[in-house]
Amino acid sequence: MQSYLTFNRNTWSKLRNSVPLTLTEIELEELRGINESVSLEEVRDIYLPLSRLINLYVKSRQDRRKVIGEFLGHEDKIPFLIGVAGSVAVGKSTTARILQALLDRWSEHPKVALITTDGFLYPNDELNRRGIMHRKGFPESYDGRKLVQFVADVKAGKPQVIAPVYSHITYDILPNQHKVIDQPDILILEGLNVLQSNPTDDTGLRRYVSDYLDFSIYVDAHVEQLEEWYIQRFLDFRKGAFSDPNSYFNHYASLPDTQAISVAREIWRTINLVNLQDNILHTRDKADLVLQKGDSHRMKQVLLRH
Ligand SMILES: Nc1ncnc2c1ncn2[C@@H]1O[C@H](COP(=O)(O)OP(=O)(O)OP(=O)(O)O)[C@@H](O)[C@H]1O
Ligand SMILES: CC(C)(CO)[C@@H](O)C(=O)NCCC(=O)O
Repeated sequence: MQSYLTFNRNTWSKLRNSVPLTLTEIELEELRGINESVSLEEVRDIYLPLSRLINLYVKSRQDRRKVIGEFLGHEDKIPFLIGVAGSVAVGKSTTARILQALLDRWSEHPKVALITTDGFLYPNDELNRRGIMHRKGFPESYDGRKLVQFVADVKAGKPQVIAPVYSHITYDILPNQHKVIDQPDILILEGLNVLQSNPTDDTGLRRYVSDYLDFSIYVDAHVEQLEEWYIQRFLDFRKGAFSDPNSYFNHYASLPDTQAISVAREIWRTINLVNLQDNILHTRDKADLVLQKGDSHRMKQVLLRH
C-alpha cells in the first residue's frame, strides 16, 4: 500500500486540531446509544480527527458546487457520498453511526443520512428461488441494479429516494418498510459491497456504486479477530434478539454456549470468511482511508491515500 500515508494512534489523534474536544451530554448519550462498548477515548482519538478530515472534503466539494452554481445561475443540492466497506462483523455499521453522529454537529452539513446496503439483498424467497440462500452477502445475493439506481438517484439530487430495509432479526427484507433519503448534505452508505466492481448493467454500460462515492473508508482487522467478533455478536444476539419469536434464529436461543459457538464458527467459516477472501478483501486497495483495528476494536493504524 505505497500510496497511503500511515498514522499510528498518537499521530492521528493530534490531527483533531481545532475540533472541539467537548461533546455535550446529549451527544454523549447519543454515542453511548450507538454501542455501549465504544470507548470515548476511541471517539476522541480516532473519529473526531476523521470527522475533521471529512468536513474539509465536504467543504471543498461545496465550494466547487458554488462555482458551478454561480456559473449556471442555480445551485443543485447534491449529497456528499461516503462509502464504508469491510468484512461482516468488522464494525462497519458502528463506524458509520459514530460518523453520522459526529458529522451532523457541523454547521456546513447538518443533515447526515445513513443507509446500509443490506436492504438491497434479495428477499429470502428470491434467494431460495435462485438456490443461493447460503450465499447471503456474496455479490449475486444483492439486487445490484436497484442499488446502483438508488445511488445514482441520490447523486442526481433527486428528492425522496426510497431504500428498502433489511432486518437481522427476521433475517429478511422487511416487506412493508423503507427509508426515505431526501437530499441530505451527506449520505453514508455502509456495506461489505460498496467498493466492489460487479457488473450491474447487462446492456454493456457498467456502473458501480464506487463510481458515485466521494470518499471511501475500509474498516480492516485480522481474520482471527473477525471470527472472534462474529462469534461474540452471535452470542450477544442469542441472548437478546434471537429470543424474539419472530427471529429467524429463534431456535438457536436455547442452545448451550458450546453448541452456539460451533454453529457461529461454522457460519463464519463457510460463508462470511469465504466472502471476505473472495470478494471483499481485495477492495481495500480502492479505499481513500483504511482504519486498521486491533484487539477489542481499538484502532491500531490509519492509512490515508494521498
Ligand atoms: N468501535 C467498536 N468498539 C467496540 N465494539 C465494537 C466497535 N465496533 C463494532 N463493535 C462490535 O463488533 C460487532 C460487529 O459490529 P457491527 O455490527 O457494527 O459490524 P458490521 O461490520 O456492520 O457487521 P455486518 O456486516 O454483519 O452488518 C458488534 O458486536 C459490535 O458491538
Ligand atoms: C446481512 C449480511 C450479508 C451483511 O450484513 C450478513 O450479516 C449475513 O447475514 N451473512 C450471511 C451469513 C450469516 O448469517 O452471518
